[in-house]
Amino acid sequence: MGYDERFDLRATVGEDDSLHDECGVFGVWAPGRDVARITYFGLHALQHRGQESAGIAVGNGRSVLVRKDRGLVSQVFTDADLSALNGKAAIGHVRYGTAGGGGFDAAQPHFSLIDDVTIALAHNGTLVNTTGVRRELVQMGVPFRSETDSEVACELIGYFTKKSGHLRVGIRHAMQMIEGGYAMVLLRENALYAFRDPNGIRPLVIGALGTEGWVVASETCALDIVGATFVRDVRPGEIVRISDGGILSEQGLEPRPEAQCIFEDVYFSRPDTVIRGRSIYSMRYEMGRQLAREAPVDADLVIGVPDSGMPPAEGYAAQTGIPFGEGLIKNRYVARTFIQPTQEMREMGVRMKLNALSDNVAGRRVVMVDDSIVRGTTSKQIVRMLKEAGATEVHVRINCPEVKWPCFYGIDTDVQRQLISANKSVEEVRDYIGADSLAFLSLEGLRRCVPECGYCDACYTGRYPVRIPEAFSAGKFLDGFAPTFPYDDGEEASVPPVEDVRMDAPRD
Ligand SMILES: O=P(O)(O)OC[C@H]1O[C@H](OP(=O)(O)OP(=O)(O)O)[C@H](O)[C@@H]1O
Ligand SMILES: NC(=O)CC[C@H](N)C(=O)O
Ligand code: SF4
Ligand SMILES: [Mg+2]
Repeated sequence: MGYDERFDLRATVGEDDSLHDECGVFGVWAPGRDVARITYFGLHALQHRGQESAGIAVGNGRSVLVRKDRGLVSQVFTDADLSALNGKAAIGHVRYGTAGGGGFDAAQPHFSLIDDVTIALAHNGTLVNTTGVRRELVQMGVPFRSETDSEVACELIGYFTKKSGHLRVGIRHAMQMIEGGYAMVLLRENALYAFRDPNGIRPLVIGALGTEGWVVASETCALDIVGATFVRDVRPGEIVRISDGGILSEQGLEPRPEAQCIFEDVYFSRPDTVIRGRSIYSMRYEMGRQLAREAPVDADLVIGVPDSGMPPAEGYAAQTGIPFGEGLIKNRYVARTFIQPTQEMREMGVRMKLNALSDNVAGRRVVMVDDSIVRGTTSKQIVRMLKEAGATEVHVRINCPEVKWPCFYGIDTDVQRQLISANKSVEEVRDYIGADSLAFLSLEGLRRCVPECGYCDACYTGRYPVRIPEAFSAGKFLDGFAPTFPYDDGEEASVPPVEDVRMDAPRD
């Protein structure tokens, strides 16, 4: 198998404090097509989900080749790299790390050797119970390159596959052990697999590439860019296998109560992505209208904070009749990875990215709509900029509820003390960001704007669909905040020792 580490800089990644995107995964099965370039385009469409590293693995019938590195998709792959990645199937990944640091070795796809077979795995989400499993695998002599949860899943699948002789059995057994949020694509030399956590927390869709092939991706915007048509979601707990034999589905795990991440609708997904038959754009537009019903204000101009605040700002303006206009100009060449760890540099990062347009805001009472406040850095900076540009009043409207609780399923906001709304009342946050008024959309209002289904809304409510083991959450909740787990019996699930897991009869 091939493995390219020409650009392994191993430098530390700067810590950005805003609400990060999460990873994006992509997979394609299309013999006879340029699968590496298809994946490259797919990853471009998913770039907003992670800017830390990018990687592609191809399967050519004999082996699996992996090329990955730190940086944006356009920085990691040259034309020559793509030309060298020939095969009939490929998977790809863009990463914003939630576990195991940001070095080269944490870049995905991860890979594992099962005798003479290589598998490559790409993961969006976070697993909450991999510490003990990793320790056991290490004791059994399994080598690890990184500290990430995703690599543990990859090696665990490798371990069970070796034991059973069948990859689908390996995946199924790994799924029985791992807990948390995951949408995964996995490649071997002659097959592509896609599978999803049993609550369906992280998104994963299947598309058809004409009559020639299949695509799987985190969002439908990645299907559009490669000319694939949406077929359906990968179902919670389902394992899909695509090979020369066609497309097969099996239920790897019984589905649990549905808990799709509602933050996908609020912030993570691209506006042109469609979830449950509705575009994200239309949902955010509705959130803006609902926000206007719940928190109207007398003003002269409605502006959105680029990017994700734009559709709700349009909705807010349409509902109130206040004119919508551009108030902030975004420098589209600033990637988030350049924002630095100190507060001074963070503030500079916001200024590098956004500037106020005084032509529109000077002398006006402005409503500024954004999707979320996490630490408050963005809002504080922007309110100041707008006032410096001559806005007479700045009323901040946020199209989701207060983010008070940490996320453990794929977003790097797992420490509650960093969340401004966990520490301050709405009035205190208003004072901190220097706004004339501040309002958040209610949870009921938000639910009205999104398709009806089961959602995870733990970052607003503290109701977590998957139990967080105490060892994993230690030190991450503030005193006085007790998370609840509405779907389980109060017992922490015990993970059976890896070696003791019984193998069913092979089903491949
Ligand atoms: O309160 P904070 O900690 O500053 O985080 C909240 C901000 O972070 C996100 O924007 P981001 O800049 O990540 O991306 P965007 O350009 O896609 O909106 C989000 O849209 C808010 O604007
Ligand atoms: N944001 C994500 O989905 C990250 C995936 C995985 N937990 C990693 O850190 O690599
Ligand atoms: S806690 Fe929030 S961000 Fe995390 S999966 Fe649930 S809804 Fe999404
Ligand atoms: Mg933003």
